[in-house]
Amino acid sequence: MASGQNPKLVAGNWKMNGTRSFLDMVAELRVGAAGGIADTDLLVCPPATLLAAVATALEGSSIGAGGQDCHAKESGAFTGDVSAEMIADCGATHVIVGHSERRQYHGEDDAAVAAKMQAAHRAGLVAIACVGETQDQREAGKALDVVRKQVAALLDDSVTGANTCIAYEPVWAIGTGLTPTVADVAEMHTAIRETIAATIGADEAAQVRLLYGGSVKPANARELMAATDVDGALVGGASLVAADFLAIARACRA
Ligand SMILES: O=C(CO)COP(=O)(O)O
Repeated sequence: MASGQNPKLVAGNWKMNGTRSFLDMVAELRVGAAGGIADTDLLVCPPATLLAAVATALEGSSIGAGGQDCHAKESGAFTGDVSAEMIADCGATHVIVGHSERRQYHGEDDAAVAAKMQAAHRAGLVAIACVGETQDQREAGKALDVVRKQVAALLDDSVTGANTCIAYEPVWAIGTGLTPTVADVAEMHTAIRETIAATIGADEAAQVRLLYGGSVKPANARELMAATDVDGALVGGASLVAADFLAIARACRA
């Protein structure tokens, strides 16, 4: 379960940002990542409106495309929603589920997130499932318990290292410029891996990539990515600037 055994994944979550003009930035990323960056896998998660265009623009490159959310069902009368199968049909390989902004603004609970994760797997996508404590929960000394419970709620024996990543994103670190200490990140990631191991066994759990997210920037990426049990980053704001996103990927070099 040591850090460093999985290739790193740096995923950019654009959130509700981006119009077609952002395809220029994608072209810049493609050029910047040509030839690969230090064994690091790169993924761009644009809004659903751009997913097909971004996936097409990245075809044949070393960068993948992913969705930001999916509905649990394959199709049906769910106005405004997008299924995991639709995301796969766009040419995407991954989908984020259970981001704290979905939990907060759309009332998604652990059961809803687990259903979305199952949907991602049904569609052949890698689920990037997000967990993380609020500031109040951390201050009350409950961060580890809260996150362990969130992770356990997502797991069943269909979870593998190939079909699932877990992103630890402390809610208080998202978009604030604040980050936990490296020791806190390492402690949490180790606890997450132990929780996964309890369901799917230590060997498989070792291969589940654990991403850290929350105010990852070029300036702090190197030390965060070197922490024990950190297999990559889920990047918000800094993923909107090609040079910053590429700098974060380069910082994964051990
Ligand atoms: O929520 C995040 C990624 O999913 C993190 O966002 P920031 O990198 O902007 O803090």
